[in-house]
Amino acid sequence: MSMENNDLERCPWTKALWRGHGHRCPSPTRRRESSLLGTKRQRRFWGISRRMLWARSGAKIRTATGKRQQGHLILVFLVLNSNGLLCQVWTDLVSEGWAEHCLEALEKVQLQGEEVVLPLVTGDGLHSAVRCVVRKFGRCSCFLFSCGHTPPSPTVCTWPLEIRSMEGLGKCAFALRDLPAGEMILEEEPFYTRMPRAQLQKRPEWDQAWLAAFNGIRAALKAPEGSPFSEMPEKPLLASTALVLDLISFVLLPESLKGALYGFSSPALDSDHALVEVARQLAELCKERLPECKDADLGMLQFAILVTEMNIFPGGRIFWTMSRINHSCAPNCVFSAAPNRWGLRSVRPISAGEEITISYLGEELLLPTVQRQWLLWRSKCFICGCRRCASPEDPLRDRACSSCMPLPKRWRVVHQPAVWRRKEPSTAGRAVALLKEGTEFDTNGVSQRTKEGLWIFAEDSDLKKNGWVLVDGSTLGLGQLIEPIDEEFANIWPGRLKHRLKRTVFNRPGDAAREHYLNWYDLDAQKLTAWHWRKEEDEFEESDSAGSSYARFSRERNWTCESCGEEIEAFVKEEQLLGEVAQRVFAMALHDQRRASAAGVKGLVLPDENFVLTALRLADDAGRLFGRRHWIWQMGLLFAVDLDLSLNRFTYRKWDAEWISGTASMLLEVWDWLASLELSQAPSYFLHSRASRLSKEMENVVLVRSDVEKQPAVEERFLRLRSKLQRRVDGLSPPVSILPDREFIPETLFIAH
Ligand SMILES: C[S@@+](CC[C@H](N)C(=O)[O-])C[C@H]1O[C@@H](n2cnc3c(N)ncnc32)[C@H](O)[C@@H]1O
Repeated sequence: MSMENNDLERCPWTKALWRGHGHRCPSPTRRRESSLLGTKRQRRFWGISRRMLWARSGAKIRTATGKRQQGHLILVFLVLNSNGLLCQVWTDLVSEGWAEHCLEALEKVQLQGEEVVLPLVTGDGLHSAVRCVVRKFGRCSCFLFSCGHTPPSPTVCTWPLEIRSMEGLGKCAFALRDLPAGEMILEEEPFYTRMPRAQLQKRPEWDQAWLAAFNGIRAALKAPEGSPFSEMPEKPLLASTALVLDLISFVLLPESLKGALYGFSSPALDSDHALVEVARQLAELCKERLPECKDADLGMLQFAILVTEMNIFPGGRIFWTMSRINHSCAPNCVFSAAPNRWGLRSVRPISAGEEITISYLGEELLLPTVQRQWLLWRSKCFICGCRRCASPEDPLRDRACSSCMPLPKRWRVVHQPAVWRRKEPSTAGRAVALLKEGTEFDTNGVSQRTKEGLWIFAEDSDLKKNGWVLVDGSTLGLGQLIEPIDEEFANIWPGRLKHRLKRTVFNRPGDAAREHYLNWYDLDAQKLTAWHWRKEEDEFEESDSAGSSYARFSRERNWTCESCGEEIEAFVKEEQLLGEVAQRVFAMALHDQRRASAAGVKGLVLPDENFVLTALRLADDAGRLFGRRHWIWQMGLLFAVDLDLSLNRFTYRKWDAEWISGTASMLLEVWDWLASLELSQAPSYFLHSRASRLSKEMENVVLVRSDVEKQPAVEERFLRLRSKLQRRVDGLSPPVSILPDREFIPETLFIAH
């Protein structure tokens, strides 16, 4: 039975410990061994003597510290042996009946190398519990760690998960009972925090020679043979500052923590993965140049980089339990982080025995399978075989059916010498006009597909000459007969895309007139672009998206339209090309945007002031070509949401109801579509953090009476979207905020203005 919180407040142990140690465990890199063993007073209080816990062979001991959270004090014993972590034992000092539970639980720990999480319930004083653990495992292997875990509620002191090893996957976490969606299933504090980047600044070793050597570190990243992405081109992997931080942080760790890290997942040092080679080269450089690394073993330095990279969480933290959670591209949990509170939350119901997974990717989860697998191979050295990667279907590649979707309006004859316009959509139909090569004409958007191919209805000022024109004459032994030249579509027609992107950037009408170097956020121009989007947004809200014509993607059957049943094979190249550009453009950090502008990214020249507009057009084009379910459009929406948020933060632009409603509906569109695929990961950091920021902005929007009277629908829509967004944000607690906001306008520019 647990004590009530009030009792806890009065508990002298709690008070003493709490006062002595504060709320948070200090960063391990900054701890000294003595402080790790606690103050003398604390040790006396706990009944711990240095001799009692001091390791006879290698220091594997850490002292007790306390933590008070949700009314509990928690201590964690990590029992280590030469193979690594043997088990974790938690204590809950405010519960009663420790002895029986303790002995029973400890009896279960039999397997060497097996990690078992045991609740150790005690109310009679820590030394009894310590004695119990030490008796079972021996002093030299018992490592008493602190403040790592807090049970989810005062009455439950064990997490509903266990860690087991699985063939090919290493350690995995499994649910011990059925878990509902939205449950906080674990909260813990990191035992390792990567040193802050600022500590690398102004070091004497960081001279030109270091930079030259550092920049020279690289290794070619090859796809393993037979992997799904073996066709992908080799790409170099470079050293980064984060890897140096990993290495120095590890070297400065106390031996006991280093020992614990040896039990975590890491690729073999002789593996031919590029990261292993980069780590080796970097370890050599650091051993040669950095005083901290001079006496360290080269293999250990290489391992330090790899083990940290494999297990680190956003913010540079490693956790005892959470770092054991495997990845899935359709995860059932999400890593959630409020200030100083890190945990796992289920995002859908999980059955007992099911593996608990999170996503190591952020919004890259939207990418198609091969790209996701490639990213995971690059950063975490494994080929993901989760259920989403294994599925032949990929709904985020579904696309609007080119037969059923609206047609471009204006067309040009490209067949020599001419084509016929006919009364009926058939080559047997009566000819009403001969259209010479180069003739341009409009359609009324009506089309019909026959055995001969797609026919469109062409209009003429002479109504008698209205009639049907065949688009592609392949079935008749001819080639393409007519091509769209509609302004909106010319860009995305096969073969024109790259050309168009360059042309748009350099020859956009009105560019010369707008010479200001920040002109890409020219508000009027932005507004036009946004209007364009918002208009579609309205249509989307009104129409039933499920009923529109979409071709489902399947690796085995390519795309098959749900509505007309047609298999679509065209546009594969265009999807690939647009996809490659989109991946680079939408993920590009601000400083890279500038570099890309100056140097061009693989043939794509994106001058600074045009970068954002170009990115928006890319999304727009992809949306028109592939439809709203496609990942490029969806990434474009996120990009546009970030842009809107930045505009408001860094310019004098103020939100109005109409504008912000558009932003909200873009975000909700992504959220809804992903939720329908069970991929929303609510509260995922890439949706939730944007939603909470936008929701705050919406609270501050003042509805101007005169506008509202003119357009009551605007107010109605604004209020509806505001409460929808608010409900989603409020439904998730604690808040999740991991990734920094993506700003399109750096703060320095704002200040300069
Ligand atoms: C943070 S650790 C996860 C725990 C790890 N399984 C262990 O044994 O400690 C990350 C490593 O786990 C493995 N891993 C995680 N998710 C995986 C997956 N979906 N498929 C294969 N291996 C995976 C990879 O080796 C990856 O580098």
